[in-house]
Amino acid sequence: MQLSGFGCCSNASFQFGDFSCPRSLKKNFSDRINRSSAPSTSDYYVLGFSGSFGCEGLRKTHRPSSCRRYYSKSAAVRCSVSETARSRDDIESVVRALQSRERFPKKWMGQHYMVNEKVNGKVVDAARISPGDLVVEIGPGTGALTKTLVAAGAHVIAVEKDPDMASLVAERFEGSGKVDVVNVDFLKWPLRNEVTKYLEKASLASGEQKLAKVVSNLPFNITTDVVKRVLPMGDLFSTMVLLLQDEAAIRLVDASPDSGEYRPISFVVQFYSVPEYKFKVPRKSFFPVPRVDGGVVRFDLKKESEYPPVASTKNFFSMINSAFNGKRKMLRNTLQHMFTPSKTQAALLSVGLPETARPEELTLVQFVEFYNEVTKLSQKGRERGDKALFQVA
Ligand SMILES: C[S@@+](CC[C@H](N)C(=O)[O-])C[C@H]1O[C@@H](n2cnc3c(N)ncnc32)[C@H](O)[C@@H]1O
Repeated sequence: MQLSGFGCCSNASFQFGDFSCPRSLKKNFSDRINRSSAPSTSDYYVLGFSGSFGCEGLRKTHRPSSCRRYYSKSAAVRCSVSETARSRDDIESVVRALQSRERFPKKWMGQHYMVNEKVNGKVVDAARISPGDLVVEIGPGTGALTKTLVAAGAHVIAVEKDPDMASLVAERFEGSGKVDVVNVDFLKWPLRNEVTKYLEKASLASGEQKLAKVVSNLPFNITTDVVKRVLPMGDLFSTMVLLLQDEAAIRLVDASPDSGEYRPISFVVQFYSVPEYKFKVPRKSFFPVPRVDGGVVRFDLKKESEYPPVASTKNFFSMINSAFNGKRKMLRNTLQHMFTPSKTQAALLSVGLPETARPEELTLVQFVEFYNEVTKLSQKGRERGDKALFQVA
């Protein structure tokens, strides 16, 4: 198919060459798209890509910033139809769904839709969904993963920030009785209260006490916040399966003192869960194509009785955060506002670590031992009236 100077074809090699076409041609193109009531497959591709990458004036909803980004990334623009031809139905349905709302993927909402159904199947398998499971899905988008979750027998609470996508997914599953859509930012949603209500209702109905699960093809920019928010809820959730940026996925699972990617979130993951990297997802499985590949991680959430024993998790994590404010500095210096340098040194020596230890050298177990010891020493100091030496903890 050839449209007004925009080079494109039905399914083989596909490339937008002419971005500098006159506005009148773009307008003509836009009009043709808007008029087309039942476009062919290739029209959908053209519509999708032009919307995502395209020209100002095509849609009033189009944002110049996202336009520029996709526009300038020829690799992304090239997102070849031949690559995605195998999953043509998926990309078609995503584009059709977006078209129904006159919408295009929003960069600032992390909207990279999954267009490979096999990946959704593998994500659901990784979550070991069985009939009757309650699943919180963060960001259902067009509902592609939701559909696979429902097919596996889950009841899905689909939490979507974008009102357009929320209404779209609500319509898609209307009457199924299997999907409840909540149009809210997941990070602001009262997760504990809401999920507790659902679980109570489910256990009344089935007489069975089951925990919920979180499954999501996550907007990459909220990964850390989601991990920090959900993992400490092992009393509500048994499992969380996330499709993340591949690098982030590897970092979260493999964090160790030698990895160079050691940071407070690594401790949150290890403290509250047992993570497992499941598989890589090539970037071409998304629409629009992101700059990086994805990776799927399964987190098995620990129960409180399985957490490493610390007197106060709140204080333990504030100590970790303080320590990593100066990742390469000695703990006796970075923790001065919490413990005196002499107490820090004494505690380090007492648990078999050098008094010059730096945070990037300690494992979670060593941090736990150190924290318990320094807290104990500080407590003793306090009992002796040595208040000046113990400031917080
Ligand atoms: C990567 S897309 C995934 C969409 C869909 N699940 C899929 O696999 O195709 C991320 C989705 O999360 C939504 N989203 C972004 N930020 C969110 C937030 N803070 N809370 C809930 N949903 C959010 C976006 O609107 C988008 O629909």
